[in-house]
Amino acid sequence: MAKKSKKPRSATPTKKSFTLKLSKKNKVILGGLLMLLGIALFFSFLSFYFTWQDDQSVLSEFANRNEQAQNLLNKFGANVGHLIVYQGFGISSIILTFLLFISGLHLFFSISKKGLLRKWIWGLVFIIWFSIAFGFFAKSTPLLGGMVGYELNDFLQDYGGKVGVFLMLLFGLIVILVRLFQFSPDSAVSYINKKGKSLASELKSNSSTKKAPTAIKIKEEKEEEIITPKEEEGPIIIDAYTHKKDIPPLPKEEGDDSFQVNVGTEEDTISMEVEKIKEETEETDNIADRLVDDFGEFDPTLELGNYKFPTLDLLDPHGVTGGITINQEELEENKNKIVETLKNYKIGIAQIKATIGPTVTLYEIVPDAGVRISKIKNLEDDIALSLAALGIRIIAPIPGKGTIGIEVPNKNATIVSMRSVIASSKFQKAEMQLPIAFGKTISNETFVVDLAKMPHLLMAGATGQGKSVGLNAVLTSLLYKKHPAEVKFVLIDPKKVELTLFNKIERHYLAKLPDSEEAIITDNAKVINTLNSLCIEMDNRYELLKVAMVRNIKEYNAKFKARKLNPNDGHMFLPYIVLVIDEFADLIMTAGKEVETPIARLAQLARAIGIHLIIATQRPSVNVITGIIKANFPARIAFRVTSKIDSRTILDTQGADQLIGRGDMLFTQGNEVTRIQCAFVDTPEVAKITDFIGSQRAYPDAHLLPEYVGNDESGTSIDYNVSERDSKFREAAEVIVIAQQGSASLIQRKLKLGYNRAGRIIDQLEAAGIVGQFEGSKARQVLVQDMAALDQLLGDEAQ
Ligand SMILES: Nc1ncnc2c1ncn2[C@@H]1O[C@H](COP(=O)(O)OP(=O)(O)OP(=O)(O)O)[C@@H](O)[C@H]1O
Repeated sequence: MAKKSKKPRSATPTKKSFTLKLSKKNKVILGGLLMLLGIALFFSFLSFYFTWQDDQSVLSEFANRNEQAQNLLNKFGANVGHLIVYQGFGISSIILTFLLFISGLHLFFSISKKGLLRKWIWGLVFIIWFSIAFGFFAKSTPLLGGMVGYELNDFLQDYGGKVGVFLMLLFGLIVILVRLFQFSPDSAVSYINKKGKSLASELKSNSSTKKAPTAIKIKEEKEEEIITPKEEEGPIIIDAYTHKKDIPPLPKEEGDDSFQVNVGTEEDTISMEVEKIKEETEETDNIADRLVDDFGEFDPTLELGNYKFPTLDLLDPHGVTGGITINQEELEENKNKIVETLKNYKIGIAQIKATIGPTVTLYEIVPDAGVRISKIKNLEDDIALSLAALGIRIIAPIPGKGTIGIEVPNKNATIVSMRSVIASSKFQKAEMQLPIAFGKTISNETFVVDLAKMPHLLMAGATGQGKSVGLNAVLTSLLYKKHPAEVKFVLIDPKKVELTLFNKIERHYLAKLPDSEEAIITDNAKVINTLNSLCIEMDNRYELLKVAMVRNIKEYNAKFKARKLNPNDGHMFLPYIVLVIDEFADLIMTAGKEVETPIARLAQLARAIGIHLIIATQRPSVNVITGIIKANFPARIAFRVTSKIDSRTILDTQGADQLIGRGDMLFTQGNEVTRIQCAFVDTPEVAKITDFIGSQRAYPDAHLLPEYVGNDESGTSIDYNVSERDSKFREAAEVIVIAQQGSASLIQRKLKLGYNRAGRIIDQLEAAGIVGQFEGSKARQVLVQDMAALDQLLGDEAQ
């Protein structure tokens, strides 16, 4: 086992160093060079044996062009032969030429280098063993063992004597036989036995056909030697059996455990089957290795290989060139106000520190010893009033710091431009799957998070507080960092105006339903189909992950890139899918459960397969952000909201009501709440970016989502053939008629069906005139009053 686990480890680094350093062309060149060098050395070594005496005088005359050597490779051959054969390993040096040739062959034809190291090790072992052996047995002809063989012999004999060296050589031979040729004493014995037996039987059969009586006699003598005297009585009969063939003794041997087991184990140790299995697994590895060797790793970006990422100059610095300008007077004034206000409430301050952010400055206070934090907390409103400024937020205490924070808005807020956050090295160097630069924190640090880790994001804020800018910041971040092959957006924009600019990059970055014309979905009824289609995509992706035996999209794509998944088996590189819904409240109002169910499903399950949801809403009330939605959106952003209740609904804490708007936001991914100034990206900037991308070569179409046959949103009745009805059609009709409620989710629940199937059945029920047309969030009208009417209707149909 230990040996097995070592193997790949030793193989991987050598393989990597080859693949990393050499391109395919260089491999061919180097391979050719090694092969030719091997051939050259082979001939020079060989001819060295015939010419070395003549060439002795030339050795010191290498630079002299007038001197010529007899060696096939002239002076080069004479010198190399002298160095490696004479002064080196003698005749076994020829093995070296083979090793060079084989290495060249591996490189030239890009054959996997797995066995190469082994060949080199054994080759070198052979060279040394033969060199010593020749040095030992043919001391008088030093050219056979070379100087190394001669000197090593001398050295070893000084310590171990002739007998010692002989035994060492013997041991070396045993090691070679056992390790390299899988030799074992058992196999030797059985081999000899088999040979002996077959030889004997051949002899017997030959002679019996000619002279039967003598053969019997010979057998008799043998039996007497081996078999016990009991059988002496009828030796001829026994002989007649044993004589026929050697098979009859076999049943006897079956009883004889030791012999049987011996034979079995011998064949197992040869283990042809085991070796075959190994070869099979290695072969699949080799194919992937070879594919990677030949073509490199799969590059999903290759189809749009010339794609250029948007440049930084498309973004506007918004007049901000340097950092934040600090107004010393303002700082001093605020500090004095804070100290005074707290003094009025008899709270002494031991220490105060200011951190200046783009929109707010954080004053960190360490109160005098003995002051209760709860006292300061209770005074929150009074302090805010005394400071007479909008948007004051008191954090008592600052988690993990033990100080009290008072955030006071700056008189002149600095705009955080998208350009500055995109250009920040934090974002540029971010090794994330879906990096998003939201803006800057209160300490003026660029705030970068990975959407893939969130894994879904809920955004809320009153109208005009910066939600749409925030969504644009998210999309822009991804556009600047991810290739069209790596991420796709599904954009839902009920307001119809916010995301329209992204239409220009439809064939690069957007995903849509196969039959829809517009990639950006503005029609609420179409949203349901899209969401359900995403659910199908999710199920399909899980199936692919299952087959590939990986746990998430990252591992899957890595495996696919390493060419370990065959595209012929349906595998493909999976882009991340980011679903953006700009006005969720509107959607919930019109479609209700039909939207909530697939969203909840996606939110619960889609993280591993790379579908991430970003949901924005103006109205963060509990009937929009329901418990099930909230539970699955741990990452939340709150822009300014109008009430403490709304703040609680989004963040589970107050604070969002005290923000100052214009991109001032709170972000939480669990417990900690971070105040961030959202990066500002204006519509003309987005237009420039989408123009820049849109003008480049694109895919033939937007990324197509799986087809979803759902409710017919236009309300036109569908003509379903009676014979094509679902097998559960009758049952579903009964459920609907009994409950007098025409909804797909009811069928889903009662009959335990998937959403898609239930949707299809509803369509069939509509076609059959059992339920009415689709009416948005309301359940469909049931047109059949009771079971009797249903029986009659279906009975009529059958006739
Ligand atoms: N990060 C920001 N920095 C500076 N100003 C901002 C920022 N975000 C938004 N604003 C200002 O606020 C205005 C409204 O922003 P935005 O359109 O994003 O609001 P909204 O929340 O989407 O509103 P609605 O819900 O009505 O669409 C912008 O036009 C801009 O002037």
